[in-house]
Amino acid sequence: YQMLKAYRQINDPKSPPGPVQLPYVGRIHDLPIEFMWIKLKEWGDVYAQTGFYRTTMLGANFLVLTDEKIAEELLVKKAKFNSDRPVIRSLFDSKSTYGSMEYLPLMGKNEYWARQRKLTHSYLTEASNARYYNVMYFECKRWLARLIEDPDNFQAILEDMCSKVMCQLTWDDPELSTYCTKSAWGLLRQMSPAGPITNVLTPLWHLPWHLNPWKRAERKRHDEQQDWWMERLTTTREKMAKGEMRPCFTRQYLEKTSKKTTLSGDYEASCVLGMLALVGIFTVVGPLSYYLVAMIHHPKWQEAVQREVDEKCNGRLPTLEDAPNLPILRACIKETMRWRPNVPTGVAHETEADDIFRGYFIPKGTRILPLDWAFLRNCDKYPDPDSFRPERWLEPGWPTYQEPLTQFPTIKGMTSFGWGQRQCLGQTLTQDELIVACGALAWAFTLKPKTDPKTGAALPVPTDKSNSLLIIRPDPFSMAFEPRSEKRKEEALRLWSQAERDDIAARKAFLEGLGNDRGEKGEPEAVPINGNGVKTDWLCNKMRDGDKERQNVSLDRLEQLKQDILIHIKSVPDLHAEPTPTAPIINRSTS
Ligand code: HEM
Repeated sequence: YQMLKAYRQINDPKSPPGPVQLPYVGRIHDLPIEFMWIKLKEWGDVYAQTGFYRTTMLGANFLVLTDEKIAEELLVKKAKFNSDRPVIRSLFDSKSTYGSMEYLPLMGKNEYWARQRKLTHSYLTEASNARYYNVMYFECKRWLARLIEDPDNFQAILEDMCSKVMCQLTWDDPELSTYCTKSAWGLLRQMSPAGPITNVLTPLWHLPWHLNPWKRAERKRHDEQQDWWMERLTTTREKMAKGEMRPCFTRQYLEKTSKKTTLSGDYEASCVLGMLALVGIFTVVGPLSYYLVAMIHHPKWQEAVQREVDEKCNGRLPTLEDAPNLPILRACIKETMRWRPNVPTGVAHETEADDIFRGYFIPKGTRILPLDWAFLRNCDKYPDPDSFRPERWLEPGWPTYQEPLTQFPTIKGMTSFGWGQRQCLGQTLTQDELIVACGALAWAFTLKPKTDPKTGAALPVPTDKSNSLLIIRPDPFSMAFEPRSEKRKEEALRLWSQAERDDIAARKAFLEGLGNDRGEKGEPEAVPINGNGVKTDWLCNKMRDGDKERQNVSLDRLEQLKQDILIHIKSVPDLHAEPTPTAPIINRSTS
């Protein structure tokens, strides 16, 4: 009788449609941990005629959305009630309910989330307005040189490039990338359903400490990560005191934001900054790796991108200023993200109140899963959805075509970046980094399969092998990076060695005092560059590269300084003229 009652309760006709649920377990038994998004879409094809269906797992209620219009209604229009996050069992206080304040993307909708989101948004916006202080260009040059020197290690090098960008922006130290990457994957694994078993068989998490290897392992991972984040903050502070710290997000916080922020202090600051560095690694690695796969399998598109880059950039490395003229490159990037989305299940929101939606009862605490894999395989919006077809963004007649092509296609606003109040804060950074990195690849290399040395046959590059973490990336594969010509290869190596020399010189000049007075003299003035309205107070310390564009910026800056000095000299009368009766007489012996 109890079983029957439980069965009736769990299959209540007032609930949305969905697969038949078993008492207590729901449908945990036939939802695979590996490639979960494929099974979730299969259920959607059967049950989600209205664009959503319901399932349960060990008592947790899920509403899976397969139609983006429904996501718009529930997660944007009703964002006020549907923007919380579910608990992740294998993290301590993942939602920061008890004040841990550690992982912004996982936090419940609380005060820590609100203030950390604001700070993260403002730092990322400022960085993107300042073209990331040239960090992306610098790291891309290093990347090309490393790919030339050690092509077989390309996956680690790619990941390290993404990590170095974030470590430079956050702590001005690319040497931190190895640990930061390790720590990023550690957290990603811990928070994914395909990570520790305790994320699925949640009761195991509550075993006593001495019988609980999962909790002990997480304690170690967590404490190491937090210590490292805190060490970064204190090291930055110490270096600032000695005038040895160049600008970065952490210095920006210690110098300016900490005076006006609502953050509670060092611990929270170290977490929000550490999390920012970390989240920009595993997110960008996915689309960049899948871009390699896409280009190998679609050489015609690769040639089209190379032609476009050569023509529109006159033979030099593309920069973000070139982006409006590179629609084919942008289309290939966007189509990669549609074809192989790297957060295929989407990130769950949790409902904050009971609701009736389209006549169905949705209880408080339901996890809403915006299933990106299903959105991006909608045949009406994306005809031939399983194929890589960048033309869907470039040719009139496709449902997704949009003009002007100087602006579209853009990845910003894609369903992959989530919804409403929790929408991703890194969309612009992702778009910019992918344009710079994929543009650099097109300039330098032809991407090819590797050939078997014995048979000469091309080694396969799988399109459907990946891990099953919340944020995915392709499994290891082999490929070749063939420099497009000997001249390009030499030019790529020359650009890197020049950039590296300039960087060493800039760091030395800073330490010798040419730039280290900025912290001590309080807030520096923002400096207009290039006459395009972009402002940064970091730029002059971040001049690394010797290429033409950067030299222009440098000359602009020098011109600006010259004008400032001239104005200053003219405003000090006794430096350039005899004192007049109206000028103040300075008594030098007392002043
Ligand atoms: C391909 C790249 C990326 C994808 C697909 C992606 C996707 C997402 C998704 C799906 C969410 C959750 C949205 C929701 O709950 O509705 C999210 C949140 C977030 N993302 Fe991204 N992301 C990417 C890159 C980045 C980067 C590069 C950064 C920062 C450097 C970043 C920072 C964040 C932050 C801070 C949040 C938390 C927002 C919140 O909870 O309020 N993301 N991202």
